[in-house]
Amino acid sequence: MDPLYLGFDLSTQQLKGLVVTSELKVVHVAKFDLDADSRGFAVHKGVLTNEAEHEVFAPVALWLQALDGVLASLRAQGLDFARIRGISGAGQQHGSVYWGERAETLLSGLDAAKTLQEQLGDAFSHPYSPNWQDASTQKECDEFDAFLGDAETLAAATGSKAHHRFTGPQILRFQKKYPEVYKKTARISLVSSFLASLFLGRVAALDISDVCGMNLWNIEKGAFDDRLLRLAAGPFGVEDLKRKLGDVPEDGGEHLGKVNRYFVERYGFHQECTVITSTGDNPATILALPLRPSDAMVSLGTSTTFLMSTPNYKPDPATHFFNHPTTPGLYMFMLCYKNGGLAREQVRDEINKQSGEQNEAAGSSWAKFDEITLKTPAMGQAADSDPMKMGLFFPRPEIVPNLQAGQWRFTYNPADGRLTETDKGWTKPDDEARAIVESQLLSLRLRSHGLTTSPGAGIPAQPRRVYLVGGGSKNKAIAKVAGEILGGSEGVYKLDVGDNACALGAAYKAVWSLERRPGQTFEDLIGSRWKEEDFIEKIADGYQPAAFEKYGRAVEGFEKMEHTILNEAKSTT
Ligand SMILES: Nc1ncnc2c1ncn2[C@@H]1O[C@H](COP(=O)(O)OP(=O)(O)O)[C@@H](O)[C@H]1O
Ligand SMILES: O=C(CO)[C@@H](O)[C@H](O)COP(=O)(O)O
Repeated sequence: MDPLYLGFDLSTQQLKGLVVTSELKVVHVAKFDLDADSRGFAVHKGVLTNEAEHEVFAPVALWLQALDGVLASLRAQGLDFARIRGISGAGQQHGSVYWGERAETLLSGLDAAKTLQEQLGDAFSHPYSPNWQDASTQKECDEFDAFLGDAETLAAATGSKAHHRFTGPQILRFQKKYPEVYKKTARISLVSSFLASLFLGRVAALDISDVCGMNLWNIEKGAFDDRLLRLAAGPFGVEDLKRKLGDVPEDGGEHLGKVNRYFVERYGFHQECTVITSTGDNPATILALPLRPSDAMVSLGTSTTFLMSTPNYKPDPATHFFNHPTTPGLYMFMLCYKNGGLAREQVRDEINKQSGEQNEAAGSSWAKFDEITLKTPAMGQAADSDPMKMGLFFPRPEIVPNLQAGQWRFTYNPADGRLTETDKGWTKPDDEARAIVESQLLSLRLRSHGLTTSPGAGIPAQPRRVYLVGGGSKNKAIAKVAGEILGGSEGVYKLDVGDNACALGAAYKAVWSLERRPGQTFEDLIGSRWKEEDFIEKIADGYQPAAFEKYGRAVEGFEKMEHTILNEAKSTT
């Protein structure tokens, strides 16, 4: 029987499982919504918060419940688990899972008659995983940035300056806040390797790309940086932390071992089914297609991320570089915003409230938001002589720029460069629909400019194609504005799998890992099987010279606006 490959995506708000054939055709998808489908957890949008300390975290047991839930749905769909030859996964990045001393015994001795949640309660030294939206580690980030000299030096070594959510600063805070628990922690996983560990029946190795989201991995040396481990480990020491983190295989397609007996007995997996390293959700997303270095992906999930695959390692404190998840010599460039989907939803909710949409289904509809976005002129300018309207809308503290939660509205006159903080002339919430979409995309254009090149004589630097993925990729109004702002000489596309790109990338990684010829790259194998006409759809025009130029002027105002807000924030702290 033809083999199948299973990819998982353990993201902020849901766990998804997706099954593909060797020919990359999707044959099953199952989803467990962490809020709606779980029992016994008071989570909101997949997480819990402790506002007083700016902590955001997720209960690990909830993810155990979700995994049994997704596998049960796949079984109900009629999936023949015995055909699955390989399993890989993707996890929300940076989150850490703290295993206790009994973890390996419990993982390897699971009873197929019981759920994972029933049996693994005691496997963890700490019941929660710090989430990527956490903002509790400013002090630790300052220590990380200063430790090697400055933020530039840390970015050069690890691909990123210190960020609240990065696992190194999180481990440092954890170790100081809970020294006794840290001492009793046998191993630390990332969310990705936690998922692989369940399938493997022992704690799985970290992934070569996801490990770059920790501020602990020295990208050029290809090893943990002992200096940064010393900082994170404090009095507990480097060797102890190295043991907790374990080895990191260089090959993103590493076969970790055969599937845990539990899954063979409970779901009917074949005992020869192979578990492959799981990577981060963003690295997995760039594996959802054979991405060329000139293309860009925008993931419109809970976070907004901008992703490119590139041979150039050009670290900068404002951006992120990771090892490419499959291909040595390539890197993943990333921008990440906390205020993505949830921030857009707030404006959508205001608009729906205003128009009297009270029932829940209508309240979460995007129809009005889209209609208003499309009918509002670019930058809110009814005439070219009008000032541009621009703003920042941050219900949560933001990553780039590093700002507290807040809302700021400005007008900008491109003719004389005058920028004024005012909400005069703004019609709220209507003007905010287009403004929030523009604001997120202007920030992407501003920060990705250095990585794009001109696609042809006389055409300004821009991506060749812009691929939209994630929940928001269904939205054609956003796609239209994305084309106007980011360009894209070949247009704006969406993947046929919609918001399942990252689970798809994980499944493709499993196909590549098990079916590659010696030395065959991911791009070569997936490229040769990928059917563009079946897998992607052009949803909006890309480069439009007049719009691109107008938004070029808006980017200048936008950068000025960010500096003004940052300076104000600095002078009040
Ligand atoms: N039609 C739509 N327009 C804009 N955003 C949407 C639309 N449908 C879903 N979304 C957004 O997608 C987000 C979830 O995206 P998804 O990629 O599934 O999440 P995750 O980040 O958990 O992987 C939600 O925050 C929701 O606001
Ligand atoms: O922190 C980051 C990337 O650095 C986030 O992108 C997380 O990886 C969570 O992603 P989603 O749940 O939004 O997909």
